[in-house]
Amino acid sequence: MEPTVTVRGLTKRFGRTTVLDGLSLELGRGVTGLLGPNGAGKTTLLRTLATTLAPDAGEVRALGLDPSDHVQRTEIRRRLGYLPQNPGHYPHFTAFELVEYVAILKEHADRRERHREVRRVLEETGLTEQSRTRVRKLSGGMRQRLALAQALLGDPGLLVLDEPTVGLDPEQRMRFRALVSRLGESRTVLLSTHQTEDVAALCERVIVMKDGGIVFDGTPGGLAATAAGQVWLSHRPPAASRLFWRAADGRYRTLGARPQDAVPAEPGVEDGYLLLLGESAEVAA
Ligand SMILES: Nc1ncnc2c1ncn2[C@@H]1O[C@H](COP(=O)(O)OP(=O)(O)OP(=O)(O)O)[C@@H](O)[C@H]1O
Repeated sequence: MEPTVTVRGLTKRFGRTTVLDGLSLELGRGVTGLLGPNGAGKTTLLRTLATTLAPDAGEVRALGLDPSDHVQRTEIRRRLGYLPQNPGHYPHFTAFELVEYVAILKEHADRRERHREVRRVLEETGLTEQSRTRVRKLSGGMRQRLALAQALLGDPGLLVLDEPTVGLDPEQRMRFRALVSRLGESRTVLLSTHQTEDVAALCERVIVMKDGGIVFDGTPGGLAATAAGQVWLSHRPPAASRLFWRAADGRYRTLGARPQDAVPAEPGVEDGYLLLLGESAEVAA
């Protein structure tokens, strides 16, 4: 099957800074998670796919269309669902009005069809009861679901979601994951996140970006496995390591060389990610 997205040698610069550095990837059906530290270039990649930024070099094809051609670019915008990092919320609109506004921009011209479609996406995101509620009165979780609702207009085959779980409480995050996971069964979903738990819970593929390039591309299990033999648990904090934190059971989880009196632990996605980036994580839980 044709990939939904193909990117070859994608380069984007802001001034003298190269933010995407000749990046290549293909995306097919299912949920792919995009991890990476602040400034890695995740949002820039997603904005390029959503056609709100034009690349300086390289080739992009989304849904079989070329965004450098203005007619095809318009078609991509109609057919793709995009949840930006800071969605505008228009506090005085009701939930229904906000989604309808986006539907009008996406050229759902027939009023009855448009209203049916708005009701459908509100239902799909569990917001039917909030249809007439003003956006400013919605909780953060509901606003995030509303941002997803507008992205689902027209039942897009490609969904680009920029940190969709940010600011959600654990229960909302779980509900959101279940929803995205269901959406990924029949669509291509690319989702950027700082939550390694999101990746473990709902992505079949994970891409890690650093300095504008891809440093890992595989399964969450594969990312966890890169930390095999380098994850340890001990009752006392390690003397030599800076890469450790307190686990829920009160023991210290150390990445890297084995501390004294430590026992080996099963590696997780977060362990693989932190070791890959070589960042220090002195986090007291
Ligand atoms: N419009 C812009 N003008 C100038 N620099 C920009 C612009 N957009 C992004 N950058 C720079 O590009 C780099 C990558 O930014 P980007 O937002 O893509 O990273 P990110 O991986 O999404 O980070 P975060 O996790 O913080 O959202 C950063 O150094 C940022 O300052």
